[in-house]
Formats: sequence, C-alpha cells, structure tokens
Amino acid sequence: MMVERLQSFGDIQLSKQIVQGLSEMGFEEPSPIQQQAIPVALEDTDIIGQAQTGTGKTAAFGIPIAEKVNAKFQAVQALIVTPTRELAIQVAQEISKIGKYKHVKPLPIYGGQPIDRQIRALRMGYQVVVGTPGRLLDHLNRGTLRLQHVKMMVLDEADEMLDMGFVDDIESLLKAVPEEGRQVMLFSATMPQAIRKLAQTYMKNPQSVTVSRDELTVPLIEQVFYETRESKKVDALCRIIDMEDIGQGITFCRTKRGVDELVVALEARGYFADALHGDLSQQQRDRVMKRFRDGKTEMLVATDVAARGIDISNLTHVINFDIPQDPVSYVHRIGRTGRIGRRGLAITLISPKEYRQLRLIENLIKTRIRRRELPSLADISERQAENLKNQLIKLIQNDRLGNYRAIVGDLLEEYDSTDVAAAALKFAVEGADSEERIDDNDPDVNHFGNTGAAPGMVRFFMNIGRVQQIRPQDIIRWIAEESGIPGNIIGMINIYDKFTFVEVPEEYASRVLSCMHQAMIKGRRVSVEPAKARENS
Ligand SMILES: Nc1ncnc2c1ncn2[C@@H]1O[C@H](COP(=O)(O)OP(=O)(O)OP(=O)(O)O)[C@@H](O)[C@H]1O
Ligand SMILES: [Mg+2]
Repeated sequence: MMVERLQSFGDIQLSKQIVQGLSEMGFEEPSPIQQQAIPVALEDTDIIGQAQTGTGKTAAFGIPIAEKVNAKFQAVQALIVTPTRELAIQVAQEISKIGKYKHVKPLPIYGGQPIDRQIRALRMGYQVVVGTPGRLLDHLNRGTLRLQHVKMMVLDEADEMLDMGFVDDIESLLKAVPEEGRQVMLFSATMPQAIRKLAQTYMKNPQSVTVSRDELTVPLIEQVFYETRESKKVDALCRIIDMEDIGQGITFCRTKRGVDELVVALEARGYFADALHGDLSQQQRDRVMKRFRDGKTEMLVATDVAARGIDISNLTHVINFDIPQDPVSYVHRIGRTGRIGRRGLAITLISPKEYRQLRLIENLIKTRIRRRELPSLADISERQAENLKNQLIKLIQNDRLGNYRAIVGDLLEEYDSTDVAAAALKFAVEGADSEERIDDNDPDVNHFGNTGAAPGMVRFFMNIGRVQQIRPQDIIRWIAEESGIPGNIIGMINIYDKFTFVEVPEEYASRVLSCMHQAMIKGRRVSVEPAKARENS
C-alpha cells in the first residue's frame, strides 16, 4: 500500500531563508489553505482565500509576501489591512518571524498610537505595513505613507472590514496602490456575496481558493449551549467556570458596558478576569493582550473586537455570554479556540427568547449545537473535591514532601491524623485568614454602600485587602497612574479598614474600572465594584 507523502514546505518554491524562518516557527508542513494559496500567490495572481478559523491563513499570504518583497529596497512593497489593532500587531509579528532570515521588516500602524512616532517609523523604510483602515488612510492623506511601490495588498478579514463600514477607506487605499502589476488578496473564514462586488471592481481575474466551503466551523471545536434566564446568567457562567477545566478562555459580551459589568460581577464573586474593548486606552489594550498572551490571565472578557483573527494558541474555551447577533460572528468567536489541530469547547448561554437566534446560527454552520444542563452545586463541589484529590495524589506520588512530613509528624503526637490533614487542606484552599474574608453580609460594606455618589460621579467600592498604613494619596496616585486620568478629579470618600470608596466623574468610570481589574496595591489584590450595584443587591 502506498502511503501518501505529505507535502512539505520544501515542495513549494521557497527560498532557503524563508524555509529556515518557518522551521524555527515549528511549521513542518503547509496547512491545506497554504498548500493551495501559496503557489498561486507566488504567481502574482489575485486571490479570494477562504478557509476555516485557525487554519493558517496568515502565513498563506505572509509567506508569499515575505518571499516576494525586496528586503534591500527601503520602501513599502506590501500593504496588509486588518479590522483591529490587536490583529495588526499579531500579523506583523507573524510576518516578521517568517521573514526573519531574509530581514523583512513589517511595521504595524494603528489608531491609538502617537502619530508622530508612526511618522518617524514610516520614514525608516519598512517593506511591509500592516494596519487598520482609518489610521492607514490618515497617513496616506498626510503623505507620510507612500504606496507607489506597493505590489501586494491584502485585506485580512475582508468581510468584517466591509461590515464595519470601512468600504470607503479601503477603496481609497486600493485606489492609492498603482494598478499596474499589483496583486490583491482577500482572506477570511467567511466570504459573503457582498465581497464579490469589491472583487469585481478592484481585482483582476481573482482565483478563489477555498478549503471546505461546507463546514464553516472546525470539527475539533465541540459546541454546546446552556439555557438560562437572563437574570441568572452570571450565576450560570460561574457554575460553568467551576465545572470546566479552563486553561485559558475568552468570554464574549455584546457591548463594552456588558464587558465591564461582567468583569465586575465576576470579581465580586472571586473570579478574576480582564476586560478588552474599544473604550480602553491603547496602553491598556496592549497591557491586557500581553497579560493574556503570556498566560497570566485565565479569562478575557471581550466584545467582538477580539472575535476576528486573534490567535492564542492554547485557548481551551470560548464562552458566548451573550449570543452573537450576527451568526457570522459566532463562527469567528468560537474560532478563537480549536486552532491548527487543537481541541476546544465553545459554550453559548441563551435565554428562552433566543432559540430563534440559535437556529439561525445552526443553519449557517450546518451543525447542531448540543444542549447541556447546568451543573448543580452538588455537581460542582463533587468536581472540586475530585480535583483536590487528584492534586494531592500527584503530590504524594511526586514524593517531595520532606519538611512537611516533619511538621505532620510533630502534630500527630498531639492531634488526630484526619484533623491534621483536613486543616492542611483548608489552609491550602482558603488561606490562613479565611474566616476574615469580606462577604456580602458584611454590615460595614452595606453601611457605606447606602450613601449615593455626587451628581455626575460614579462611586466604586474597593476592597484593598488588609494593607497596613495605606494613605488616601497613595490610592489616588495609584489610580491616576494606572488609568492615566488626572489625580485631582478623583474623589476619595474614606478608607475603612480593608475597603474604601472612590468617586470619579462618570466619563472616566470605565477607564478607572478596567485599570483596577486584577491590579495590586502593594502586592495585594484589589477588587472593585460600583457601589450602586451593591446597594441594590
Ligand atoms: N503550517 C503550519 N504549521 C504549524 N502551525 C501553523 C502553520 N500555519 C499556521 N500555523 C499556526 O496556526 C495558528 C493559526 O494560524 P492563523 O492565525 O494564520 O489562522 P487563520 O486561518 O488566519 O485564522 P482566523 O480565521 O481565526 O484568522 C497560528 O498560531 C499559526 O502560527
Ligand atoms: Mg487570520
């Protein structure tokens, strides 16, 4: 029997430097979209490329770009347009790795970054520019981005950019690239008919390169939904988090406000999550993404700004806290997991009113999403006990218990062995001061929660932990530094033992809120929630 030989990157005509870059990235064989698109792209043909999420579309255009640009020529030769800033950064990084040994230098250009710095960078002679439409157009109009030497132009997530209303910007960019001898490539996991119109006007005999048109979603992603009442959603989410073995996950909400509110609600329940949405400053967005990519954040709560293209390799779960309004968005959201051969779980919460929306999604993806029942509290505590036991068994088997054994030995002279072990477990799970934790019934919290904020101000309740000798000015300075808002507009109400109230003008509320998430004062975790919400509960 003949075993079919897997095609390798060596079978595609690529220069040694590019192959070296790819092997350093751990790319051994081209993915299906790469096998099909790279040879076509190397021949300068226009391409409409469609393949499922996480199947390597970036390298499908990134490899031909890195191969074809002249690294010795200090001018922009390839322009890549992406719908979001995070994606622009990511695509630029991938191309930089592919072109490392050929010294191809890509530059990401996006809104929210100081324009002067970008203008200086654009003068340095990068060969590949990756950017968001608005900011690219801005530079084009200022004359700081010159496109006369561009030979390749890519619209990554082309359909999304049309949907977001960037048509005019994109057309202006297309018009600024000389038509003679240029190559235009569109890529996305979803290619609606509307794209064809753009293609007809701006592309020459584009070749469609499509991988499995019928299956929009990746089979390695298991898809389930839970039905829950709107008012019980946060509770449901917490149960799911408790039950699931989440390595890293993204939870999607419909609105920026929804994201902020969910993060606050999660933190109030002791779950730590980071928020990502378009109202954060660029610095904050960068910081959040870095923490998430470094694996420091377990759960990212985001709007659809994180739905497209973002590649976090070990993401295990995608949760739709709000069911997406547009079925196409479902495909991209859940595609943040199950990338390049890995498994993933996609969970959607729906209220009884949202079945119709669920059916629309199922029709689009031609797959049934299975219903699951929410775990009961008993299920969860059983599960947690199971986890705890497994962790202990692992420790016992690893047998590096030296010092601890001696302590246990001492204790056993006086105490019962089951009590000693149980106390050790309690200590490990709850910590030494577990009896002192603030809970919702803490009378002091309610007392302070009953006073309302001044007009136009929003009041936050901050749990600053038991910090010795923290002064009001420390807290104000810290908030000002973290959020970038002036210190003199922050009103401090009181520091009371381990919690305090802070008032800020309404327009700054979301910035302050997001900077406080997961932050630390003097090494202690700070958790916040709007005082209002607490009053009502
Ligand atoms: N040939 C390959 N071998 C191994 N890994 C690869 C290969 N090609 C790409 N990858 C990796 O697979 C992951 C997904 O690739 P990429 O982000 O390009 O997917 P995509 O198709 O653009 O997905 P999306 O539709 O979500 O944008 C990335 O981490 C990328 O580095
Ligand atoms: Mg992509």
